[in-house]
Amino acid sequence: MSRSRISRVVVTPVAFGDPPLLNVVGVHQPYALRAIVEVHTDSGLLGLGETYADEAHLGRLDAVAAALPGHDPYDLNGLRRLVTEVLGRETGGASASFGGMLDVSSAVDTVHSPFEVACLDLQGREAGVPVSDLLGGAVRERVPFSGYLFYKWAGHPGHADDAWGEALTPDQVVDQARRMVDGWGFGSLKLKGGVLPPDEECAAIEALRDAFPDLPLRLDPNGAWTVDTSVKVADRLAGVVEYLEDPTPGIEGMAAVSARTDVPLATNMCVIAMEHLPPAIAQGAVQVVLSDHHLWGGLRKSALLGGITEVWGMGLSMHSNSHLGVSLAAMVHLAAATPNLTYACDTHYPWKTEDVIAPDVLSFESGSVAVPTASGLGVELDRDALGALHEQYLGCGVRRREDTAYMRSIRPDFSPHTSRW
Ligand SMILES: O=C([O-])[C@@H](O)[C@@H](O)[C@H](O)[C@@H](O)C(=O)[O-]
Ligand SMILES: [Mg+2]
Repeated sequence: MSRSRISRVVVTPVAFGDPPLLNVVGVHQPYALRAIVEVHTDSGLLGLGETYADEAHLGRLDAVAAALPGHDPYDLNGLRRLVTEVLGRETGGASASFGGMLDVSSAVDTVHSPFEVACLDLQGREAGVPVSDLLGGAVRERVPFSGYLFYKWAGHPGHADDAWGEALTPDQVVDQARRMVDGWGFGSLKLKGGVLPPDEECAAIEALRDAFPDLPLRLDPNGAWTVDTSVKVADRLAGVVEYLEDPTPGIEGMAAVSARTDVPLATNMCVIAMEHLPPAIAQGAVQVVLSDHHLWGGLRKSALLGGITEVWGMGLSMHSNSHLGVSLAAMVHLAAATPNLTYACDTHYPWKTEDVIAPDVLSFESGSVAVPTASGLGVELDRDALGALHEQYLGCGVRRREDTAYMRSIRPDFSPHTSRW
């Protein structure tokens, strides 16, 4: 029997409504963007991937998509070689930047990721096994997520208030958390900080501790604090948070904080590629690394990251950005097959109201999602929804994530809060 080959690749940018969630660099725009990648084979199978959809990234995805027909979907090393060659030719191996917070020195990992996920989806569909089996087998039947809390305005300026309402005070943050816990059953909570002065964010965490005495808590100001402030916050929240995520920027800054506290430090900002691991480990900068298959080059490289953190006795958690169901499925399979991923994963999923996948396959119960047992990723595209969200992309005017520019359109004197306090 001849092996199936990739016959056609389709990259569809979509836009979905996003509330005004605040962070260190500004505020979420009214629409978040994603690209849905379809990889078709000459045997009639379809594999799915999902990734960012900033304009520059879309151009790179399209260049790789054009080069893929004829490729063997089982040849993932060859896929990476092809992505490297295409990007070298088309862009000179450019770096990539996402939303003003995440910068990578090479775009290869971020571009490779959705095609690798789609090929693994195809492999699973052909073999009749879930993707988690291709990653070594699920070690858990359900993947726990943490409820992701954000400071936010009541609605986007000029629009009606959204269903969540305002969250700028500790009481409002607790109300938001209650809604997350009641609606999704989350068993841990993360607050996105870097928005208000650290004392106010500590007060919100303490209010959460009072309201939810048993839930593990995390605070992530995305590098808004100096080393000294980070140490002060760590002293105040010792025993209250399970980890502090990126209190200060950079490996050296994190190492300086880590030397002065026993509170575990986590990162999805200073260790976001393999080359960052040796210096971070040598300097003892972080105790927990947040994996993210979109950034780290796909599911297999993220599994490798799991192995490396295990060898070095580091904790492993999982990062998220605004995403849809194809990404959620990939995250669930990866987390299920990564034995040392013992922290609840991040997800922005509760913040969205639209999706591109057929409903009810991935549902949250007790804050966790059951690992799909159907073949491949276990999710199917809803073609009508995909078409509608693509139309929304075409009409919405947003072409890249620009939290700072959007914030400045509302508050012209805004500067990102990086190392501000
Ligand atoms: O969605 C946001 O505003 C977050 O701040 C996101 O962009 C971060 O990448 C992320 O969630 C984090 O953990 O830093
Ligand atoms: Mg983070």
